[in-house]
Amino acid sequence: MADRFQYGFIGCGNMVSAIIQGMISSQFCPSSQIGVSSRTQSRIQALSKDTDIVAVQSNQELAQKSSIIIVGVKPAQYPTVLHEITSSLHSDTLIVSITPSFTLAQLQHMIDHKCHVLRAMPNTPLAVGCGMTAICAPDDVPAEIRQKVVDLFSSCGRVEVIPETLMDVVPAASGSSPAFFFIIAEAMADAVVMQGMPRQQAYSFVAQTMLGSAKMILESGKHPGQLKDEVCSPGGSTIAGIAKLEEMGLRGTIISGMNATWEKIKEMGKKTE
Ligand SMILES: NC(=O)C1=CN([C@@H]2O[C@H](COP(=O)(O)OP(=O)(O)OC[C@H]3O[C@@H](n4cnc5c(N)ncnc54)[C@H](O)[C@@H]3O)[C@@H](O)[C@H]2O)C=CC1
Ligand SMILES: O=C(O)[C@@H]1CCC=N1
Repeated sequence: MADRFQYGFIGCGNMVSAIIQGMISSQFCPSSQIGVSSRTQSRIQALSKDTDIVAVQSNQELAQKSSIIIVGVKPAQYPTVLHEITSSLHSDTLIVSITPSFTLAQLQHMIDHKCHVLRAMPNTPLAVGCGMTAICAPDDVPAEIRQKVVDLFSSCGRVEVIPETLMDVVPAASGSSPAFFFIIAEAMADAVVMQGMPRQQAYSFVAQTMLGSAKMILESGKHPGQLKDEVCSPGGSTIAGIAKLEEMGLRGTIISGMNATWEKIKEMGKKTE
């Protein structure tokens, strides 16, 4: 195991690039311990420009040479890629699936039960060390191997180990929801630009306020409703804005969007049963 890459990635798109950027920034492990194979090379070249990350020529070679393999291809590619690497897996290899589409049982079936499999659901803010990752692992994954995955994702943000029954919920909570927050930030900045602030300054004000509000929820121990109340003066400007947002159905709209994400995940899971 010692002469293999500690972490091997298959695919190097948006999510894998975010994970590797987070690992490099936190100096989690020597970059020479990270191997990557991908159909497209541009992202690997960008990541390896100032590091010792190793571009591996094929998925099979990557599988042969890695202790922990993070599969970062789109769900449609999972069966093909896992089938392709099965004969190269060692019995002590760990496969980490980061797609919401397949259960542990389905993944194990795809690799003919050749090695351990664990599921993780990260998000792109791992790139800046502020990610959120859910992990679920079957009991037969040895504790020290599971810990290596927890340590990897912890180097780029928070990690929670959860039961597999909750994994369908995580995309709406944290995997997909960065996209929702980006849209909200964009819309808020548009309004501020409309009101006269230069655009870059608007992004800075809005993003810093999102960050600070999130920290208050995480660190104050107060209910979000109480934190909201503390901003609203009687007869003031904030409550006037909130009244308009409620009139336009803000909460219902958000809940519907979150539920649409959840429904889609369940639909994708059923298709692959
Ligand atoms: N983008 C996100 O925010 C998140 C994505 N995920 C999951 O991560 C996985 C990847 O998603 P993205 O990074 O967004 O996709 P992407 O399309 O940006 O990246 C996919 C990568 O896989 C490579 N690839 C495709 N077929 C391949 C093959 N046969 N062999 C080797 N490489 C191959 C592509 O060249 C590309 O580099 C998906 O399963 C997705 O569900 C999970 C959480 C968040
Ligand atoms: O939409 C997607 O395919 C992935 C799953 C979680 C976030 N993005």
